[in-house]
Parts: sequence; C-alpha cells; structure tokens
Amino acid sequence: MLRRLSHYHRGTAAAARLSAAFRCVSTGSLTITEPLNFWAGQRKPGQKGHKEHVYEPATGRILCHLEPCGAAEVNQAVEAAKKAFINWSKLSGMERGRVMIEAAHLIEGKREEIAEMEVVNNGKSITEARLDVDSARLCIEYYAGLASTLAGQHVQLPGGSFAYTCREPLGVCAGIGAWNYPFQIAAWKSAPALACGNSMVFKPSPVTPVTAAMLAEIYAKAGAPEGLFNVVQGGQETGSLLCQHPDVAKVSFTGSVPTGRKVLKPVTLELGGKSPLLIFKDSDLENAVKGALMANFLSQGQVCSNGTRVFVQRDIFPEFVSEVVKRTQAIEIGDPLLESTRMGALVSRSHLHKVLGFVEQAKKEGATVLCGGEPFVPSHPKLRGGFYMTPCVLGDCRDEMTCVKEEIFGPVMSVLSFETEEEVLRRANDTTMGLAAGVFTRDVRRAHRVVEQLKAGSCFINNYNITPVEVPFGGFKTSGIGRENGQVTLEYYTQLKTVYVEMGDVENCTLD
Ligand SMILES: NC(=O)c1ccc[n+]([C@@H]2O[C@H](COP(=O)([O-])OP(=O)(O)OC[C@H]3O[C@@H](n4cnc5c(N)ncnc54)[C@H](O)[C@@H]3O)[C@@H](O)[C@H]2O)c1
Ligand SMILES: O=CCc1c[nH]c2ccc(O)cc12
Repeated sequence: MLRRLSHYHRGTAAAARLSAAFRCVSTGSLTITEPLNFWAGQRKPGQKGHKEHVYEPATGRILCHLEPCGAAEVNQAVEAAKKAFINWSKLSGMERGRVMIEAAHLIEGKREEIAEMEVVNNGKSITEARLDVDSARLCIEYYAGLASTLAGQHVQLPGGSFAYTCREPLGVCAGIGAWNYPFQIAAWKSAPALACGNSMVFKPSPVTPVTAAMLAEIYAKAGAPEGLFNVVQGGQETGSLLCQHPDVAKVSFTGSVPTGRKVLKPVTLELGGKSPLLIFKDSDLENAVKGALMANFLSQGQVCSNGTRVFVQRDIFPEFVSEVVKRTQAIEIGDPLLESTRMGALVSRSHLHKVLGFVEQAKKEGATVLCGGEPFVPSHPKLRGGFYMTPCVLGDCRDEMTCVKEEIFGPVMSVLSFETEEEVLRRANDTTMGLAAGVFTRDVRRAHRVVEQLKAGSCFINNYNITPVEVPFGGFKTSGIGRENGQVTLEYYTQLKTVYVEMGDVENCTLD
C-alpha cells in the first residue's frame, strides 16, 4: 500500500511537519529506503549483495539504492503476472475499467506527492512533473473507458452460418521505460495493456526507478489482483532477461534506437528522433518562437519528439533568431521544486557531460553558440553538485554537422535557414529517424501540403510537443514500431480471434 511519504525519510523534523497543502519535499532533503521492486502485491528486494546508486539530479547526492533483479527475481515477477492474468483476463471490460478508474482517482489524490518524487529523481521542474502525472492519470482514465468497448466483428456466411472475431489479450506484457518521463511512461504502457486484459512486468530506467513502484502500489490499492502490475529494477541485463523470458508475450519498449534494435519479439518500439520544425515566413512569429521553445526545452530538452532541427525561412531568419535567443536566455534555471523554475537539472552527470560534449563538437564543426551551452551552477549551495546547463541555441549550422544529424537529448536547438518549400522538405526528411515534425504557417493549404510530405509519425501544425492521450503517438522509419495512446493501441495489446459457426450440417467432401 502507498503510505503518504511514510517510507521516505526527510532531512528535517520541520519538513516532516509540513502539511499536504505545502511542499512536502525540499530539494536535497529526501532519502528513500524502501525496496523499489514490486511483485505479487508487495515491494521486494532484488538480488542479494547487489546495490546501485540512484542520484538526485538537482543536487548530485545519492537519493537511494536500487537492487537490480536477476533471473530468479524476474522469474518471480513473471510468475506473479501469469497468475494475475488468469482472473483479470476473464473480467468484463467494465470490471477492469472500474479498477483502473479507481487507480486514476488515487493518482489524482496523490498528484503532488508523485510529482515531487518525479522531480527528486528526474530533475525536471515541478510544473512539468505535475503535467506528467496528469497525463498518466488521463491515460488510465481513457483506457478504463475503452476497456468495455473492445469488440470484434460479426460476419455473415451462407446458410445462416456466420463467423465472428473477438479481441483477446496476449498474456504477460513487458514494459521497458526510459528516464525522461518515468511515471508517465509506466502509465502509457500499463493502461492499454491492463484495459485489454493483460498483466504487466515493467522495468523502469535504472536512473529513475522511484515512481514506477508508486504506480504499482496505486494499482494494488485500487483493487488490482496481486501480480497484475509488477516492477523489476535493473539495467540492460534485467531488461534483456525480461524481454527474452519465454512467458512474456509482448514487449513495449521506450528508449534509444540502438537499444531498441536489440529487443526482439512482437514489440512496440518508441525510440529516438531528430525531428524537424519548419517555420515559414508567413507564420505568426510570436507563436513560432513559443513553438520552437516548446519543441526544444521541455524537460531540459530530454523529450524524444523534440524538434531540434529548426528550419526558418530566410526572410524572417534574423528576427526569429534574435527573439528565440532572447526568450531562451530568459528561461529560469534552478531548483526544480520551486514554482518559478522553468528548467531543472539534467538526469545525470554523465548525460550532462554528453550533452555539453555535443556543444563542443558543434563548435569544432563550425557552429556558433548564440546562447547557452555552458554548465550552470545555481547560487544555492545545496544545488552546487547538481547537473545543470544553460539552454543552448546554435547558429551557422549545416545539415551534415553532428549537432544536426544526431539526437542530443538535451537543451540544444540548431537553427538553419531555408529558401523554398521543396528544399526544406527534402532536408527535413533527410534522416533515418521519423518520430515527429512540425510546421508553422498561416497558409492552411501549405500546412497540409507540407505535413503530407513529412516522413514522421506525429506531425504538428502551428504547435509542438502536445500529447493528448486520445491520439496515437509514435514514429516512422527507425524511430519505432507501433503506437502509444489512442484507440489503435488496443490492437497492439490484443490478438484477433476468428470463430466460424456452422448453423447447418457438415458437408463432408471426403464422404459420398
Ligand atoms: N519515442 C518515444 O516515445 C520515446 C519516449 C521517451 C524516450 N525516448 C528515447 O529514449 C532515449 C533516452 O532514454 P534512455 O537513455 O533511457 O534509453 P536506453 O535505450 O538507454 O534505455 C531504455 C531502457 O532500456 C533498458 N535496456 C537497456 N538495454 C536493454 C536490453 N538489452 N534489453 C532490454 N532493455 C534494455 C534500459 O535499462 C532502460 O530501461 C532517447 O533516445 C529518447 O528519444 C523515446
Ligand atoms: O519523450 C517522448 C514521449 C513523450 C512523453 N511526454 C511527452 C510530451 C510531449 C511530447 O512531444 C512527447 C512526450
């Protein structure tokens, strides 16, 4: 059961006295001691003698320890999920939906607590973390509603006979998460899977293991059978054990292209991108600038669909760049738990160095840093060990540069100019990836003409990086297979059974 912060030790007695109406956690004060694995209805330890540090990105200090799961623990979690599947899959959609709606209510009641845990473990701002929790809740509500609508077809056959199809769940599904939206990814994967009658074993990123265990407790408290949603912690080895487990029927994976390529089975692959954002001279400039910021600096730039190649038509290039730089420089960086913060910490020290390395490489290849791209040290002493950088805009970029070709997954925007629609489409599509793309223009015909030719799974017209859970999200080309969210996802968590029903006598062609 999820007890309100009872298993989290806060640094000061004063902090402990704060009521729910106030901030419960302050940056640098939280330590988590409860085990982070969860199966068969309980938190569980991992492999004996194995412990890995988990950090608080805002301060760089150790937040907790993760006990990775080996083969024995993964087996136990899968066994628990197999048992839960037997009864869960026999419930009606309405019955499954009811449990899920209760889970959504519990999430609503714990919005602040979950958001705070996400901030403490991921480094993103509290403002964004709350929206992530809302998205998780909405996704569970949405699929709770769809659970009772799962249906097949009735097909008439000659002589009054007929056939029908129905959608059946697959069994135990594995979910593998990335670190940029830890709680939201766990919900986006579990909600459609559970709605369809499956059970799930979820493995979060080892960098952000905390909130998936909270989700497991919430499902359990909502009335889900023991073992319906389980969490195994660990990295590559645990992920591989889970994906290759013979009793796992499907894997839904969110992560990088190289890792995605290693995962085999019927899969949903939500992978990386290097998405283009096209800004035409007839755009509403104010909206286009805001769109470019949304496309690059949400979650410290750690968003898979980010439009990091910003192509701007030559006529408005100088005006656009000067406005984007001005707004980027005004982004408030700092303690992610403060309401005023708009950009928190990157997820880890090694990731920060990697992102800064991309900026250095860009300079070597001839790009100009128009702003940012430096390590940032907040003034408060407790944040000095945190993983911050200033959001960066790169000018003088060329299509062949590393910063324009490779996913950086940090707050680094490359701006490029273009002359014609035909030219920008060719350059925008010149990538092996195809997760998302955006276009800003006031010309509705141009908007649709351009979107029709963009080779990307999620296209935005006059906005960027919005993800309503009712619409499918996923990539073309190497950016993925399948979709998350929307009705279509029900097809990825079910298999279609066809039943032929003879209403007359059997005509046996082998007799007479
Ligand atoms: N398309 C999307 O919806 C989406 C969403 C979020 C993040 N992403 C992408 O995720 C990447 C960042 O996340 P990351 O650094 O955590 O990615 P990653 O590929 O390093 O890790 C993702 C997950 O895979 C696990 N893993 C590693 N090796 C494995 C193996 N052999 N078998 C099974 N699991 C294994 C990791 O432990 C982690 O849980 C970026 O490329 C980003 O674009 C995509
Ligand atoms: O990181 C990629 C998937 C994702 C999760 N939350 C959001 C919000 C906005 C997006 O465009 C993508 C995502």
